[in-house]
Amino acid sequence: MDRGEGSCEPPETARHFFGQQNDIWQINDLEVLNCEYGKNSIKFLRLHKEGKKHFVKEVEVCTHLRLTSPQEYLEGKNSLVIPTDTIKNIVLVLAKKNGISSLEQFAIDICNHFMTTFCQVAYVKTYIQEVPWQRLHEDGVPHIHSFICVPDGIRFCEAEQCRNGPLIVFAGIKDLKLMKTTQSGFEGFYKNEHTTLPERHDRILCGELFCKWSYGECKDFDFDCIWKKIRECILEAFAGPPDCGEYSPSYQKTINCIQMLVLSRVSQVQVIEVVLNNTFFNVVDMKNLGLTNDKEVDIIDPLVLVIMSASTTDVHKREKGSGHDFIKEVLVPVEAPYGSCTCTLGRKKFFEAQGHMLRDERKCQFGLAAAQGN
Ligand SMILES: O=c1[nH]c(=O)c2[nH]c(=O)[nH]c2[nH]1
Repeated sequence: MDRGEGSCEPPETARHFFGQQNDIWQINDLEVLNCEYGKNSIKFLRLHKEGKKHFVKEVEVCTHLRLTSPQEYLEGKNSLVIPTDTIKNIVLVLAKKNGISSLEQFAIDICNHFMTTFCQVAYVKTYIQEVPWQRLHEDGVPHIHSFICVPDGIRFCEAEQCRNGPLIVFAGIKDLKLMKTTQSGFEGFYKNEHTTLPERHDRILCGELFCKWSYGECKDFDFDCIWKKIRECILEAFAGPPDCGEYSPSYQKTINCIQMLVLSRVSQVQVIEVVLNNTFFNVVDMKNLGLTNDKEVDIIDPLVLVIMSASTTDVHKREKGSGHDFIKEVLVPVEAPYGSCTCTLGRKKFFEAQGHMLRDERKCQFGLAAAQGN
């Protein structure tokens, strides 16, 4: 075991000033809640060859560590610090030696390496995301060494481990753009004097989906197979049957349908969080153009901010038809606001047994309450 230059015990000076309780370093009325560091955006391509057939995994890895003592942070003593440059080299060496059989397995390998090699590491977390390369097909024949990047959702995973704690694995999909052009509405919502939104029984539902789930404690799962199954569940729950779809009364309910389908079909998933960032399409009113428009032409509201550099007098002059030259109008397009919904749902048993290990318990309790119908 590599003990670094320093010991794994808190340094004398630090112990003099700080008492450690449950991983929290305290000084008078201040405490260090977290002190982690690491290397982000370690980007590389791992090429694997089986005869003439090539396989690629292009990934971006972020690995963070928390040390047993925050002495580098509090006292500027670096003897326990594993340089982020070394972290990067370790990740690359593990990729070369172990290969990347699945993102999750590689994240687990990285966590295991830091935990078993360095006794000064108290916590390790690794995030990996994959560039969506797919094998090229020519007339249905898979190409042996050519690939195409298809941005239909980015696969990612996260593994984390505290010393003496279990290895927890998360996985997910992000930047998954989905749209259904009917079988969606939003009606019966709360109304008051600030409500301008019309009720809609037939609208376009479109958004970018982020979905992250926890496998709980790491087991020997077929991560690739499970990930594909969950992706299929997401698409099926969003779209409904291919010949008729399924009505969505809100994006909140669509998220719940996705989560319920995943939890019912994939027993390995313990908790699932879904975020849907909704893109709102406005039906263009074409009455003045003598045309009816049955949702055939829709735009994402381009909000335009008009900045007038003119003073009130300038505006006044302009209104009177004079001084037009004094007015400068700058049109700045700004991104339209979008609705967003985040919901987390998990298994009761998992919360009871493992709830303390979840990083955002409040979110998870909300998920539990929702599942109970509260
Ligand atoms: O499905 C929806 N849920 C909302 O909460 C909401 N709010 C809104 O303006 N449009 C929608 N649509």
